[in-house]
Amino acid sequence: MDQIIVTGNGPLNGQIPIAGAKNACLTLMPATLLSDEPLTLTNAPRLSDIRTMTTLLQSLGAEVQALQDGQVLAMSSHDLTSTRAEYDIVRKMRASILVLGPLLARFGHAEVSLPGGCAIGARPVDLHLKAFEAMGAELDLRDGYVHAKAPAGGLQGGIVEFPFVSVGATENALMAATLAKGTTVLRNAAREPEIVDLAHCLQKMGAQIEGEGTSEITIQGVDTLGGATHRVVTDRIELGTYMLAPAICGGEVECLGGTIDLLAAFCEKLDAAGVSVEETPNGLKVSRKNGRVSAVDVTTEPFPGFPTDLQAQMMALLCTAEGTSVLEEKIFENRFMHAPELVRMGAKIDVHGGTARVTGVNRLRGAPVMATDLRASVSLILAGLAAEGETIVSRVYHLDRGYEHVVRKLSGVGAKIERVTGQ
Ligand SMILES: CC(=O)N[C@H]1[C@@H](OP(=O)(O)OP(=O)(O)OC[C@H]2O[C@@H](n3ccc(=O)[nH]c3=O)[C@H](O)[C@@H]2O)O[C@H](CO)[C@@H](O)[C@@H]1O
Ligand SMILES: C=C(OP(=O)(O)O)C(=O)O
Repeated sequence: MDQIIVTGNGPLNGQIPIAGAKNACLTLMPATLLSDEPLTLTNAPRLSDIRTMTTLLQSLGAEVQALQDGQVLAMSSHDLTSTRAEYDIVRKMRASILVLGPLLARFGHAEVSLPGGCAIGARPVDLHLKAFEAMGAELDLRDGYVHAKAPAGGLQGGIVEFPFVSVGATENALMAATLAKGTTVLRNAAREPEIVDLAHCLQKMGAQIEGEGTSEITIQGVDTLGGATHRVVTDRIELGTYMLAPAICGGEVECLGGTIDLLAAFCEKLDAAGVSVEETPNGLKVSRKNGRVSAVDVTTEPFPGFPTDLQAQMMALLCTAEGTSVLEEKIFENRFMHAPELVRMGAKIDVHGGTARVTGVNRLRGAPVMATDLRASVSLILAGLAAEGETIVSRVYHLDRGYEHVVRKLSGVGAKIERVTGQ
């Protein structure tokens, strides 16, 4: 298996281009299932998760072509052959559940394997299913699959009251409601930029949606949706990750394509820690204000709060900050698996339930470490960039789910990083 070897090499300087968002692309792709006309996405990221979604859509009979080195995805669902998403594909990626809403809305029935838990938490899909029930669907869980059936005449508009915010359930319900009869109201909806991006794409396809970006989204169902071309929004998590590189190593890095509105809560924490973020015509320029960064407390929350997907990377920074920081993980029940690996590199971290206390050390030391999930893997790379000596990160297939060309992007700003291919 491949490994990434990082050697602490001092300050980083230069520019890093930020890709389109994995989490937007993974919900925009299933939107093709809502229409028999072509949907083309530009600014798509080149990631293994995108290839998995491609395989899933193709298994349903959709055409998906990756053009321009994978940055353009030309899709068409005019001739679907199946409404069943098989376990063998779904088990690889939880976002596979996002085909359920579109299939159910357009064809009146679908069978989708339950995705199962993952390293960061149990991650049930009950809120997705309750939303479909509120639109009149009958659901049956059998043989590890959700068997979903719309009423005769199709899904009906309904009131969906989410008990807490779920990004995926909001996306699934939003897509399904575009073709339901009548009006659907989603209350306590997620407000993430990826939801807004999905709504904008669906609007281009002819959907009637109001309130995206607020906690109440209203959808007036239409009979059919058409085709569209849509540019995937910037990946705010990749952006935040690379903003942390000069924060942890020193130097000045401009993240091309970044804007503060995508990451306001994160930028506030960087400011409090002593990291300057400046908006430029091309992106965000990041550098330390003085010498060492200072401790800050962080609590993860749904957007517009501090994103859980940047908690591990922020922890890597705080491992070298002056003072003690408290990180509270409020979204996933088991998202501190990077902590013991960072401790192997000399970090001082105490984890109790959903809270981690991090006391900064002067210098981390390189060590062999194991990536346990996507964001954990990149936090270890960030820590390795700031550590003395060599850090060898194993299980980097997690990284490939969410970061394209990570070696090229970081070595472009002066990092000493290489990927070695194992047998
Ligand atoms: C592909 C994608 O976009 N993934 C993102 C999405 O995941 P995802 O859409 O899976 O995350 P959710 O917002 O749904 O999850 C939030 C919380 O709700 C729980 N929950 C969710 C659905 C449900 O039916 N029942 C339930 O209990 C989850 O276990 C979790 O504890 O949002 C997360 C929270 O910002 C991010 O970390 C992920 O990167
Ligand atoms: C948790 C993540 O992704 P997913 O929901 O696809 O597992 C992530 O992007 O950090």
